[in-house]
Amino acid sequence: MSARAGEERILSTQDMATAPSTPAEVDAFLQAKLVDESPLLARVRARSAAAGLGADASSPAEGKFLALLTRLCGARRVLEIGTLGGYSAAWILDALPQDGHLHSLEIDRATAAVARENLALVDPEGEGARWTVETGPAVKALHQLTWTRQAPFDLVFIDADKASTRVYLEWALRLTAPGSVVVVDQVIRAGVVRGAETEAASSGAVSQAEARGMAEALELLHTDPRFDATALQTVGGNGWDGFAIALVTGAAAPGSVAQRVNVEPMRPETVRGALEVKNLGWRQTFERYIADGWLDAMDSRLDQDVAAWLTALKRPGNRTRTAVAVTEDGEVVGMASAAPVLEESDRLATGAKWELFTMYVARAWQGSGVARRLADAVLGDEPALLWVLEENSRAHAFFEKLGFAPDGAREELPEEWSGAHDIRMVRRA
Ligand SMILES: C[S@@+](CC[C@H](N)C(=O)[O-])C[C@H]1O[C@@H](n2cnc3c(N)ncnc32)[C@H](O)[C@@H]1O
Repeated sequence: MSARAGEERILSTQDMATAPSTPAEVDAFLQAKLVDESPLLARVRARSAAAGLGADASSPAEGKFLALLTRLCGARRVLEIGTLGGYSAAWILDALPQDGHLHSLEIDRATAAVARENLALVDPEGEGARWTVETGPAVKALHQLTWTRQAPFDLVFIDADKASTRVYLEWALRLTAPGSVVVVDQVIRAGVVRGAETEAASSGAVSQAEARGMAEALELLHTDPRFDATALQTVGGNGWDGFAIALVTGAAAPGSVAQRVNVEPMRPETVRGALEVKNLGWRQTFERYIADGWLDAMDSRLDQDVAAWLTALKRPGNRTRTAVAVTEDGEVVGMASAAPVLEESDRLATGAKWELFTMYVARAWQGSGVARRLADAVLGDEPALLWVLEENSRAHAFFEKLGFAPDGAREELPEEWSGAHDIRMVRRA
């Protein structure tokens, strides 16, 4: 036997002698070997536990998983539902880029105060800029988030009252975009998710409402084509549980809102609504790129813009094609316009006849199929081109699905865009 082989045998004997034997011990072992919980994160965990907020918190291995996921998704905007003492939030915050933001929702005021103190340890200057803990019932906050400029979130972590998980998943769909990732914690709950006959449910360890909430959540993840999901079981310091992870696909919902939205040419009565959707779309998409004040100036000229569009629509020989998406209630939720290619050089280089000039869909209808219907209404399947912000990868992915591809042309935008570029995308015959 070689000395090396002997060494290996001795090592494996030692390992076996100290082999961890329970899931909790393996968790501790993995934490020591792999997780690299920083002293700061360990402090957050200890402070949460000291405040009586340790029991329901993520484990260090779960925290590290969330941090890795944040980085794997390249997430900049993260939404957490259920903050507790801020331990999972601290891991996510630690993994976010400098210009990222974590918005975490917590119903309990005293708990949220502990979380704020803890997150201030991780990022002392970041409250409001890189992190926010909002106090109140999550559903109320989620509703308000649809009207702010924070969505779409790249990553959503659902970890609050388990009975409402299905509801939170529905909100996650409204507040994300295709490509976003949604994680739901504690979906297994010692197996109750399979049905009420299991031991944990009959022992009362998990309430019927929680068990039902998780079963409904998994059902939604399975049946709604806007999610593509799986779930993994975990054992460890926090017992037998697991999490579900889902990709937001961009498919239309069953019985979709898109089907209840009428797509029609713009009429005088829908011009204002269309321009409001456009202006909000500009804000949500371009705020980071365009000079301060520019978007405010655009909003303050809304009346003039409405008048100009009304005049243009009536002009004889006007070849602009317009489309608006209007709900049953008459609310405009999307708009698009296309016209014959403006620049001769674009037409010669691409052979396209039509150029897509505007295309905006209100956030709640993004991913519902409305955008595709608008594009079809103004372009059909004709060869076309469009110019789109180089950094707007979501828009690139959407137009690629419609058959457009970048053709290599790139142009610097006017000076108020501080050096940003547009690229040209073309759909050929
Ligand atoms: C499982 S703990 C969160 C653990 C935390 N994410 C972590 O991993 O460290 C669930 C939290 O959700 C909060 N919560 C429960 N119902 C809520 C609601 N309706 N709205 C917002 N937060 C809620 C609870 O107060 C509790 O702090």
